[in-house]
Amino acid sequence: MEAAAAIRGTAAPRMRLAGRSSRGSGTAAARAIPASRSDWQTACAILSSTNDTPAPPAPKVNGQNNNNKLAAPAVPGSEDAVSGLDLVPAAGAGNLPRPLSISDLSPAPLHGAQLRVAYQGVPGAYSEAAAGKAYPGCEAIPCDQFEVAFQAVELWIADRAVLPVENSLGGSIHRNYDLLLRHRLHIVGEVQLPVHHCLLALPGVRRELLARVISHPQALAQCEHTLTRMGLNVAREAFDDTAGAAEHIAAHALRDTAAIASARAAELYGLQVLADGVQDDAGNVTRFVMLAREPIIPRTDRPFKTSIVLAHDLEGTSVLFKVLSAFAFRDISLTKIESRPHRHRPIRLVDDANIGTAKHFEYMFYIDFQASMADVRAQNALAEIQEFTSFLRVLGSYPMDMTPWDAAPSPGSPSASDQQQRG
Ligand SMILES: O=C(O)C(=O)C[C@]1(C(=O)O)C=C[C@@H](O)C=C1
Repeated sequence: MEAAAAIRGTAAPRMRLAGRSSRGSGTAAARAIPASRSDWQTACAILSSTNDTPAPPAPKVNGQNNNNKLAAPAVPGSEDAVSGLDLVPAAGAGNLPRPLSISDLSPAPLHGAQLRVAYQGVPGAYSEAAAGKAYPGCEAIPCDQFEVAFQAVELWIADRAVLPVENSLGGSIHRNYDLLLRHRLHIVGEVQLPVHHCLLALPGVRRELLARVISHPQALAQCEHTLTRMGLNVAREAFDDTAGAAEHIAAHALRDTAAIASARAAELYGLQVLADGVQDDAGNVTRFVMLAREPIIPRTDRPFKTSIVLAHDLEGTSVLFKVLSAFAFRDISLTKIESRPHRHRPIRLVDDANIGTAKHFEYMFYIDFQASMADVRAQNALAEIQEFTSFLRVLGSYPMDMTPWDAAPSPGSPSASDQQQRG
């Protein structure tokens, strides 16, 4: 990832945990993203309170102009509190803050009609395409890490996040499973995106000149056999995202390096397509989840999926068996089960008389099942499971993506979310 770090601050502006965004003016995301989390929270408050009217004159504190600092509130009854009346600019009641209304609190976007959707990567990444499939016409906001996309929604900088959770060839994207648990966002939908990879290089570069191939680790894994079959037994290097790898080649005029990325990334960064469709399987699909601050109301009039995560204190495999049977007895199909190490209690010590002390790993289990939380079968299954688990959380109950895999949404066609329910 060193190379990825090297491009930070170059061509592609993204949201970062630290650093500044240089997005074009005119959008809230365009404004500076400050250096620390607390600065960012302040900026977020500023973003949500700014409007297009000119800024009011800087308030005076104790008769002094206070141009760059947020003033600490005056202590009631103190001299400051009296002179603090001065804080309200005398002229123009139009400059006074507007009280929050019900519409500000609704799940609809605060920033006008366009939904702002955070994704990890730079323009041309598959995640950007997934954001567009989930929310056609949205403003896609690039973020340099998954964690930043979560925070952008939590801090109201974005309205939604669209993040990959699994790929048909590469398997689960574990980082996002862990982040789903660490953050309080809700899964409100899913999109499945066919991933069609290209081998990209600078114009005029021939395959024989290549010394390395760079891309997102998932993309490298998805193309491993094809690259070997093509005789490209050169070094592979991991990058933050596929389009970022393409951008890096263009920005540094690297003639010995190719990237695995989308045809759109080739267009955006002026690269040529050396080979088209280099994924090991034509049916290469990545599943993304759509995240929001509020859950959607589950329904039963269309196919729904529910994602849960659980942990238990008991020994042995019998708990997992009971969990699975709670679904099986109600004829509820599971679509996914994933285990991750328990962060707070990774190891269990088991004292076995005369044999010694055994150490078992402790796990969190992530389960997706095919039913809505509005379905009484799902409610009963979870009520039963709750009896023998120490922790149970519903990550979301949301419409399944039923669009055919080869159907990329065309302008005006119903999207995954429009077809089902706007999440
Ligand atoms: O790098 C990108 O373009 C991404 O959107 C990320 C990502 C992933 O995380 O799996 C998404 C889809 C593909 O499976 C390859 C990479």
